[in-house]
This record gives sequence, C-alpha cells and structure tokens, in this order.
Amino acid sequence: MPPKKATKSTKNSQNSRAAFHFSDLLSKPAYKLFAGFFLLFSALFIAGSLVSYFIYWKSDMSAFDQTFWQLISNRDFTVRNLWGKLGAALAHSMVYRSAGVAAFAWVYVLFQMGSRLALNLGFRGFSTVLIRFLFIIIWLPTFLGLVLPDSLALLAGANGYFLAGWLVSSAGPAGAYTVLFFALLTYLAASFEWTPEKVASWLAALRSAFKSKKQKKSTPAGEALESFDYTNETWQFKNHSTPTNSDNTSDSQLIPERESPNTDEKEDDSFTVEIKQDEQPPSDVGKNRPIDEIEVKEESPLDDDTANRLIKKYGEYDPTLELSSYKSPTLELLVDYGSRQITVERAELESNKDKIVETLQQYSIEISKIKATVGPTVTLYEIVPAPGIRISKIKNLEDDIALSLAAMGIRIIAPIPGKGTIGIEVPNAHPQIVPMRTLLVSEKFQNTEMELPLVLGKTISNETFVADLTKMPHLLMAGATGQGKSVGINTIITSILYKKHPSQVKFVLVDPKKVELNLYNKIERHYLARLPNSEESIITDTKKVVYTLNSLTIEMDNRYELLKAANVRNLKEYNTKFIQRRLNPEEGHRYLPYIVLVIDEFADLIMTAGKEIETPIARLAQLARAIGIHLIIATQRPSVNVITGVIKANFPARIAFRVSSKIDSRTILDTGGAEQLIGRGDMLLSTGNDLIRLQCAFIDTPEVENIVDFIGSQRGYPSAYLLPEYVGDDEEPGILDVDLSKRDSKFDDAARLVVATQQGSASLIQRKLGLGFARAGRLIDQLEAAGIIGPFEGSKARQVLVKDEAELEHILKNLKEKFAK
Ligand SMILES: Nc1ncnc2c1ncn2[C@@H]1O[C@H](COP(=O)(O)OP(=O)(O)OP(=O)(O)O)[C@@H](O)[C@H]1O
Repeated sequence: MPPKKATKSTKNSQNSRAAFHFSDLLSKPAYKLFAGFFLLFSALFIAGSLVSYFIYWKSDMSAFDQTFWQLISNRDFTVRNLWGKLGAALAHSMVYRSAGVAAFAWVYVLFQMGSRLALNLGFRGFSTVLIRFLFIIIWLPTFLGLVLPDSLALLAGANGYFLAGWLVSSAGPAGAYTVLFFALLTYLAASFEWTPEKVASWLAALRSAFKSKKQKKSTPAGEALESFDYTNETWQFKNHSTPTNSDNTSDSQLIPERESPNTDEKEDDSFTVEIKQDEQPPSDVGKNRPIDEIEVKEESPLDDDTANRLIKKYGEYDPTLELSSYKSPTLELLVDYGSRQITVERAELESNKDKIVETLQQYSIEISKIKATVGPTVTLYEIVPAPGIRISKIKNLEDDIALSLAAMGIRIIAPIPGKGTIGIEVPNAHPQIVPMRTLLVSEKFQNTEMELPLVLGKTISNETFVADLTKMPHLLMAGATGQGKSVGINTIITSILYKKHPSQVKFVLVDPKKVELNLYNKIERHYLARLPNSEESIITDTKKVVYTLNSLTIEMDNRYELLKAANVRNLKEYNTKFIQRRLNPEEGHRYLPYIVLVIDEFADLIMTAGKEIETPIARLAQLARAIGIHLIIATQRPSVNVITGVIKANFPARIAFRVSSKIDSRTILDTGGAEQLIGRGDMLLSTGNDLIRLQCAFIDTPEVENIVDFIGSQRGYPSAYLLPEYVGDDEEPGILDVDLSKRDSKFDDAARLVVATQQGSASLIQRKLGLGFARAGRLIDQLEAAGIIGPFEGSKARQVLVKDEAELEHILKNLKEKFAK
C-alpha cells in the first residue's frame, strides 16, 4: 500500500532552510501576473508616446533641445505628446536618437513578454520573438538610413544613419545593398523554414497558377482548384498507374504531382483540371479493374501541393484544439521537500572503505585504488585491483565477500561494464528519498525531446534518470510486496501526465486488486481509454481484461492498416503526416494517441485466465511498438509461471524492486542482485544489456490525488477514449437484422473488392471505396447476410466465403433479380 502520511515535519524544516532564488519569485503566479502587467503597461506607454511623437514631433521640437531633467523640472513648458513630457522625451530618445520607426519593435517585444507572463503562457517560441526583434531593430534602420533622403531622417534614427554610413564606407554603396539584401533573405529563409523543395514548389505553383489563369478563359474546370473543399467527399489521388490508365480518360482522377521530377508542361496543365468536385469518386473505378490496380491505389497520402494548400487555408492540424484550454498539472501540486543534499558522513565512508579493503585482503586481493560515489541510497565503491589480480577471481568470490561485509543490500559488480574496475555498492546509513518534484523540475526532464519520457529516479551517481517508453518499448516490473512497485507505477503515470496533452496519450488501466489505480478514475474523460460498452475505465474483472486485450489487438491491426495506407513506418511519422494534412480523414485517417496499458498485478490474471491473457499480451508486445501501444506490467510474484518465457522474450526492459530470493531475481533480470536491494524504491533496471541501479522517485498518494483532482476539474472530452468493440466467444453476436432489399449503393463494389482481395475487412472497404466507418460497417453486415463473407471472428479478418468472381457475379445477379420484383 502506498504511504498515507505526508512527511510534514520534514517539509517544514526543509522549507525554512530552502535558499531564496530569483527564479522562484517568477514561479509564483502572483508575481508573474504583476511583472506581466507591468510589461504590458510599458508596451502601451511606449506605443502611445511613439504614435503621438510621429504626429506632434514638429510642434514639440523645442522640447528636444533641453535635457531630460530640464524638461521635467520646467513646469511652464508643455508638449502635445499623449503621455506628456515623459512620453515626448522617451519617444525622442527611442526614435530620433536611436532606432527611428523601428522603435515600434520595442512595443512588440514588451507586449509578447508581458502577455506570456500575465496569462502564464510560458516562453516557448520566445527565441523567435527575440530574433525578430533584433532583426527589425538593426536591419530596418540601416536599410532606411541607406535609402531615405535626409528630409526623412527621423524614420531611420541616429543608429540607422550611423550603421548605413559605416556599411557604405566599408563595402561601398553596392556592397551595402547586397549585404542588406542577403541579410533579409537569410532572415526570411530561417524564420519561415524555406527549403529548396518549398521554393521549387512555389515556383511550380506560380507557373501553374499563371497557366490556369490563361486556361480559365477557355475552360471553367480551372475554377475547381479555387473552390476545393477540405471536407468534400470527392478526393482524388495520385495513381502510380500503368500507361493504359493514363490513356483512359474515365480514370482521370489521377493527379500528376510534383513527385515526378521532370514536371513537363503537359502534366502541369492537367494538374489544375483534375481536382473536380463533380467527377466520379474513386470508388467507382474498381468496377472493371483487375486487382493489381486496386492495390496500387492504396497510396492514399495527399500529394505535397494539396497538403500545402490545406495548411495555408486551415493551418496545421492541431490535436490539442478540442481541449485547447487544458492546463498541465503544476509543480505546486507536489510536496516540496526542499533541495535535498545527500549527506554521508566522512567517517561512514572511511569505515566502509576499511571494511572492504580488509575483507578483500582476507581473500588475498590487493587493491591499488578505491573511489566512492555517493548516491541517494547507496554508495558505490569503485575498486581498481592491483596488477595481476584477475577479475574473475573476485567474481567467483562475490557471495563470500558480500557475506564478510555483512551488511544488507551489498551488491558486487565485477567488472563494471565498460571499465576495468569492480564496484561494491554499500547502502548508506541514512538513505534519502528522491522526491518526484525534484526530478520533474530537472533540466533533463524539462528539456527532453523524448516521446513518452518516464522519470524513473536517480542513478547511483545522483543523476536524474529519464527513459523513453517508446524506446523500451514495454516494461515489466516485479518486486516483493511493499518494496515500491505501486509508487513506481505512480511515478511512471505522473511523468506522462506532466508531459503530454490528453489528446496525445491514453491509458488503459487494469487493476485486479481494485485499490491501487482507482484514484485515476477522475481523469477518465481526459486520459483513459475503455471498451465501448463498459461502464468503468479502471478494469478490475478478469473477463473484461481479456476483452480489453483483444480489443487492443484489433486497435493494433487497425492502426497497422492506417500506417500501411499512409506509407509510414511508425506512429510518430504517421501523426506528423496527419498534422501536416497529408492524410485524408475521409479515408479513416485520424490523429492517433499513444496508448499505454498498465497492469498492476499481473499474477492474478495469468493464474485465472492463463493463455487467454498471455497470448494477446505477447502479440501486443511483439507488434505494438510501431503503432504506439506500450505495455507496463507489474507483479509481486516473479515466478516462472507468471513471467513466462513468452512474456520475458517480449519485454526487454525490466525493473526489479527487492525480491525475496536470488531465483526470483533471475526470473526477472536473468541475473541475481535484486535480492540484495534494500527496498523502499531501490531498484534495478535491465534494458537487455545494461543493468542500472536506481532509486525510484517517490510520490505520495495525496500528491497523486492532487494531480488527478487538478486534471479532473478541467473540461474533458465527452467520454473516455473508446477502444474498438470486441465480442467474446461466449457472447454470440446478435442474429443479423439486415434487409437485403435495401442494399447500399456500393454493395456490388464492396462485394467485388472483398472477393478480389479475399479480405473481409471494414477498414479495407473504407479506404478503397473512400467511405466512412459506419457505412463500411453496414456494408460488411450486408455482405455477411448475403453469404459473401463469414461471421465476425474477433481480431481476425472475416473469412471470404466466395472464392471466385464468376460465383460472385452469379450471386449478385440473383440478388438483383430477387429484389427487383
Ligand atoms: N521510491 C521510494 N522512496 C521512498 N520510499 C518508498 C519508495 N517506494 C516505496 N516506498 C516506501 O515503501 C512503501 C511500500 O511501497 P509500495 O506501496 O509502492 O509497495 P508495493 O511494492 O506496491 O507493495 P504492494 O505490492 O503490497 O502493493 C511505501 O509506503 C513507502 O513508504
């Protein structure tokens, strides 16, 4: 059970000790708001004084002969500037004495800073703002100083004239213009990410736009491109077709696109006329086609030009839009234990060192050097044996040495991988906990580029350890009861909650013990996924677990189909393509969140359901990495009938908390060591070839409650993320109630498609015929009722009962005749 007591006294004493940092000041929302408003006010003040300076500078001119103090102290003197003498003096020094009209850039940068602070929007992308500001404040005055006559000197400001004069004297007039032109070009290229491909596509678009204008006069088809609608059903895609196809004008859905390197004039012309809303949708093409042509059409990604046009019109797809006001949990929700200095008494280090040296001497092992690295719970003594001592000798004596040192938790690493030294880990007399908060604020976690970063804890050398779940790609956790597994699972889940938006990741939580994960119920509509017809998102019932696992395998298969159709290798590439609007939602493409399945207490499940659990888990573990489904499985019974060979083979990343025997340690890690751990979050992480000792981050139950309350109180999606429906063997699907007299207009096409491909899958129909999900599902029901495909078989595709086209045509003819009457 996770601890219930927050260590209040420690907190207070640590707090009082905590040093004052300026950055702490700005982390307080009230101060941020204050600083933000101050900057916004400054921006407004400067804007007002600049605008009125440009209007009244002539009448206020006499004021500018005086010094600032003279001006302010002389009460009789008045100016017309909106903000009075202060505004006039400020504007004069910003415009005339420095940057000219470019002084407005100050308004921009102060407004950006102020609004980010006041609205707590963060400083992401602020470097772009700064670069833009610097460019304007330097480049613009120089340019104006170069081109403007003296009568307009005010616009360039003193800086402009100085810089322009210096540039002309150094590089000559032509050189000065060239330098400024290239500076502008470099800035534009860098800030708008111009690439050679983009420039080429603009030129091509320009050319075709020019041509289509010419063509407009002769054919109205040219208008189609302008009125092209993203939501329109009639999408046309490129076909890598055979020459016969291009001859066939009825197949003119093919868009010759930039992909062909030598875009000749003929192709350019056809580009504009092909995307017509009133043309036949691609689905009809299947009618008289041999199979291979249908296959080729599977290339569904949109061509770059179409995607670019869509992006121009709608911007990139933003998955977070639906919950755009969602705020990630703040660090204040976690207990601040203050900055923890790890302290191990010098005397303790010396006495341990002496003990090690003595013990080794008993076995005639001389050492030439010994070094101590102090970690949060253990200290690593790294030993360089004297010349001539074989490491294998020490390795063989591992158990004896541990016994002689007679302390719990000693682990000997002989040799330390990659070094010729031997490591002896000795527990500290006063172990420190590693608070989750200190890890979340670490630079490593804050700046990580990982897809699903897990902050697991601290290494023996006191470094924050962050691992990417997508790389693991699944995790097996084991440890005897009370050694820190539940805390470990909480740190993993909260790491993700702190880093990802609800649209980007969904959890499937399985908790047969019914207590550990229950508190995540509150974030159901934000972060959880469940079966369509189940009430609870935290799955506790074994039968439901089996259904959920099978449903996940269906989701996996569906995702594979989508990835294949999009011609990408993994989820990240798929989502990137989708965001760039290069995948058509009408074809079933959608933004795919990561799915993280967490099973707390795997042993109970495997004992009751055995293969029914093991098989889908193994299948998911084998195949799900590319499509973004990741499994985290925990158990307190690390025996071979729970962690079977099949499971082990598919979970290269494993965490062991303290276990009761060496055999258990071997079952989890394939090596001993976990029985030597000291508990309370002390753990070993095996990543296949490395074994790393970590002190797991600590997060208390009240802290997790704070986080889920914070998330749960915000607006969520209407329901949890729904997984595909799965009907178990014992739940016969209802007798199909399908009226074949009301067959879908695409019934014949769908029938020909499934027979030609011998695949009875709804997603195939969806993609190939360009239909929505519900309509493809109805077609599948009708095909089943007509005896063309077999019944639903869980995660497998349905069997196609009709084997050849002649037989199918016969069935279709009969149906037509039967219902014609
Ligand atoms: N990372 C940690 N740092 C410090 N103390 C910890 C850590 N993890 C666990 N503990 C301590 O160990 C206790 C038990 O932890 P936890 O509930 O996670 O064990 P468990 O392995 O999940 O047990 P069970 O299997 O019975 O649920 C906690 O109450 C806490 O006091």
